[in-house]
Amino acid sequence: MFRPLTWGWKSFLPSATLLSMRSISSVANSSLKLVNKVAVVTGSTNGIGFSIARRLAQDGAHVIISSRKQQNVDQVVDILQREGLSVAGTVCHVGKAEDRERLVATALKHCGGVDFLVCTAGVNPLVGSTLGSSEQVWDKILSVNVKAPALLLSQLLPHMENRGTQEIQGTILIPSSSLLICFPFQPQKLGAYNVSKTALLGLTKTLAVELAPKNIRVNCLVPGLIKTDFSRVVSTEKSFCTKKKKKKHQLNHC
Ligand SMILES: NC(=O)C1=CN([C@@H]2O[C@H](COP(=O)(O)OP(=O)(O)OC[C@H]3O[C@@H](n4cnc5c(N)ncnc54)[C@H](OP(=O)(O)O)[C@@H]3O)[C@@H](O)[C@H]2O)C=CC1
Ligand SMILES: O=C1Nc2ccccc2C1=O
Repeated sequence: MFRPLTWGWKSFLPSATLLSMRSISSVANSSLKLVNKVAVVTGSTNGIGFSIARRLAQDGAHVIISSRKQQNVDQVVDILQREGLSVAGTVCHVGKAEDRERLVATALKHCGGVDFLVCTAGVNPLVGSTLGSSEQVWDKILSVNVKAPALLLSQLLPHMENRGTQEIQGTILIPSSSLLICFPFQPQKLGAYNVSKTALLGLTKTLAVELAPKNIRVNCLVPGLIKTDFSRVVSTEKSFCTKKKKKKHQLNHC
C-alpha cells in the first residue's frame, strides 16, 4: 500500500522523483476508493506514516497529518496540498493527553468524524539491554508505543461509529515490529522496544475482538525493515547487518 522512502527524503528527493510521485498520485486518484473517508495518521510527517498518509489521500481520503513538531507538520501539509491532496494538520505528541485531544478536535473540526486511525508514531529504539533500561526509558517507550494508541483510540472511537451503512465502519492500523523475525538473535539491543511492539500484537488482538461487534476492524502492520531515519540505527549497527554464525539457543517448551 505504501512505498518506503529513501534516507533524508526531504533534502534528497530530486524534482524528477517528485514529478514521478505526482504521476503515481494521479493514477491512484482516478479510482478514488476512499472518497469521503477520513484518516488520522500519527507520526505522519516522515517515513512510513508519511507514505501511508500520502497514499490514503491519493485514494481520496481526507487525511489529518500529525507529529511532534509544528514545522514538520506545516511542511508536509504544504507538500501534500500542493499535490492536490486533501489534508490538514496539527501537532500531536502521542504521549501527551492534551495533544491527543487537539488531534481529535482537529479531525472533527475539519471532517466531522473518522474512518481510519493509523498509529504510526513510535519511540526510536534504544540500543541497549532490556534489563539495563531505566524506569524512565520503560515509561517513555510503553507510554508512546503502547498506551498512546489505546488512549487515542478511546477518544476517537465515538466518532468512528455509525459512519455509514458499510459492513466495515472503521479501520485501525497499528505498526508492530519485525525485529524478532529479522534479527531474532539481537533482542538484547532493542529489548524494551521489542517488548512494547510485542505488546502491540496483544493490543491488536484484544481490540479486534472488542470492536468486532461495532464492525470496526483492527489490524497490525509488520513492515519489515524499511529504510527510514528510525531504522538507521539498525542499518548502521554492524552487529545487526553481518551474517555471523548464529549460536543455537535451546528454547524450553512446556
Ligand atoms: N522503519 C522500520 O523498518 C520499521 C518501523 N516500524 C514502526 O513504524 C513506525 C514509524 O517508523 P518510521 O517511519 O521508520 O519512523 P521515522 O523516524 O521515519 O518517522 C517517525 C515519524 O513519527 C513522528 N514522531 C516521532 N515521535 C513521535 C511522537 N511521540 N508523537 C507523534 N509523532 C512522533 C516523527 O515526526 P516528529 O519528529 O515531528 O515528531 C516522524 O513523522 C514506528 O512505530 C516503528 O516502530 C516497524 C517496523 C519496521
Ligand atoms: O519494528 C521495527 N522497528 C525497527 C527499527 C529499526 C529497524 C527495524 C525495525 C523493526 O522491524
